[in-house]
Amino acid sequence: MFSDESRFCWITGSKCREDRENAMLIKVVLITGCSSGIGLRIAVMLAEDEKQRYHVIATMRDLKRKDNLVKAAGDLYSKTLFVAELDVCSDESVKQCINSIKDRHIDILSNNAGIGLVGPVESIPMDEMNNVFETNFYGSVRLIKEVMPDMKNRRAGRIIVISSVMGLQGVAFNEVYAASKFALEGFCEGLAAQLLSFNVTLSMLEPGPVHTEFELKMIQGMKEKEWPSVDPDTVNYFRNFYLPGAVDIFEILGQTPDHIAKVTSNPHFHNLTNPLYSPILALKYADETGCLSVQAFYCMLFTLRPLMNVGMPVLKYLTFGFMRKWRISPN
Ligand SMILES: NC(=O)C1=CN([C@@H]2O[C@H](COP(=O)(O)OP(=O)(O)OC[C@H]3O[C@@H](n4cnc5c(N)ncnc54)[C@H](OP(=O)(O)O)[C@@H]3O)[C@@H](O)[C@H]2O)C=CC1
Ligand SMILES: CC1=C(/C=C/C(C)=C/C=C/C(C)=C/C=O)C(C)(C)CCC1
Repeated sequence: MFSDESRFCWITGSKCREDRENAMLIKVVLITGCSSGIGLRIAVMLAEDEKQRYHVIATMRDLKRKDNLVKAAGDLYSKTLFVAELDVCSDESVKQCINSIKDRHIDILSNNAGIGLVGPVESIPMDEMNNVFETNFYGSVRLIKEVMPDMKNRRAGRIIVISSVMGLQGVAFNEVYAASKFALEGFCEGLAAQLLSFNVTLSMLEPGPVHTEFELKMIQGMKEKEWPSVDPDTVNYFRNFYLPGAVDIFEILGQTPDHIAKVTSNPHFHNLTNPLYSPILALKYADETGCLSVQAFYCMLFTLRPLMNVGMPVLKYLTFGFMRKWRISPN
């Protein structure tokens, strides 16, 4: 009881003593990648909790980028929301941040920091690929390794990982990003079962496109970019099939970061935040050879893409069409 109370006072930085009952209910939440997008919205949503149940440690690798978060938090900044530096790619930075928290006590860890990478694989330098794995996969693993022993010890805790629908289904020209999220899915699937026996729950969110800076970084500049080491057919597929497709997909399926943040408040193990993606995923599990899924993606990218902006019912119709062709029951 006492340690809970002092932890609470340390985190608020306030000298006032909250009543013990209140202190017991306060949950310390650490979120990575809060300078923008989904991380920023999760942080603000928890800080705004009416019952003030959360002390949010919103972390980012570069504190110079904190202005948007501070502005969005308004009066809650330094009350229920605190900003700290944390680079998920650095052992030292992660340790320093977590060691600065009283008793290293974190009730909820939200692994959100991540980067995208698109383009023809043959044009991507290995160090860029490494950076994606270092951030998206090892970044989350680094945080989990650091907080998990304390959570296991206390027999309490919650870990939330922002994966991606691309952690369940690969998408052309996003191979390395998808691979980093697939790695995360495999890692978490193994760990989740182990952690249950310690009363620690692990959940993954698998959003499809979300309107954040991620979208801008992914699409902006890609049209004009030169690909000197790539054959002309591949450049043509990327520029004239994939890129317009990605723009359509963001337009048709894009969700807001608020939508994703809300899902984190009561997550299952898997959380496909956009139900419109279910038919695409259903293809993958409907046919154990995997050919159906690959063929369907091929057709969607190269021949049927213009139909997709008619709306999602078309995508569902196509999915079931493919299943019928392969004589697979949707149930
Ligand atoms: N937007 C989308 O369509 C989707 C996104 N996701 C996932 O959601 C998560 C959040 O992305 P989103 O909000 O959309 O994108 P944003 O680009 O808006 O946010 C990404 C955040 O991650 C941070 N970050 C990047 N590298 C590091 C690092 N080494 N250490 C700490 N923080 C880092 C960025 O910080 P900085 O400002 O310093 O770059 C930024 O705060 C990612 O894991 C992404 O893969 C999943 C599905 C869809
Ligand atoms: C579904 C689909 C496409 C694009 C999907 C995209 C672009 C998804 C983006 C998801 C994101 C951004 C996830 C982040 O983690 C194509 C290839 C255009 C055509 C085939 C069907």
